[in-house]
Amino acid sequence: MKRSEINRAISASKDFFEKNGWVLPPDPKWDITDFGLGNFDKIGLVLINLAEEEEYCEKLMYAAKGQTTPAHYHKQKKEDIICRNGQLVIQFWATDAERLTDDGTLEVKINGQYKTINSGDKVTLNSGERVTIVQGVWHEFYPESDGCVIGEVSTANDDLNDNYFFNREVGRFSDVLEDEEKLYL
Ligand SMILES: O=C[C@@H](O)[C@@H](O)[C@H](O)CO
Repeated sequence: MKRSEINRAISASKDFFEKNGWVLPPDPKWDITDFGLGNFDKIGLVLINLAEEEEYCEKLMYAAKGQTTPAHYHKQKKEDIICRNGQLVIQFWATDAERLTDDGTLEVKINGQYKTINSGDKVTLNSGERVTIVQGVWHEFYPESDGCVIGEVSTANDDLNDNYFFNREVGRFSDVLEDEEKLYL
């Protein structure tokens, strides 16, 4: 990713957080990714690691309209993804290491209640709603609204080793091309 894209993404997310009443911690731990695919407006996410402890993790995220976090699962991490503001669509697939299958069903906890959905189904979360995603469940998400504040509360997070993307071209951390001054840490 270009440094200019990262600077722009952080500024846009700061404006969005502020507009929606989200106060960021001092020295936010920014994590901006285009998932190594070079098309941030389509495949990209802004994350802030709010708490990263041995036992648990909390993140605040921002996705603009049109930006998808591509299909992946975690082997270690169990997480709640929360729509903090806007409307968030999450698509789920039943566990299958090789493909995203539309066969079969899976149990997903939505707002604390187990629901049986078909593999490939999309769940739309409105502000305040959450899903609990257990290890091994493929998921992909994007805002339906004009941008979305997304929360994540999880067990221990290891972004270096615990993201299994369906698209093998994905790289979780992007190389940075320094084309302008770094405005944020
Ligand atoms: O589902 C999304 C999350 O697990 C993120 O925390 C992760 O960093 C995406 O690679």
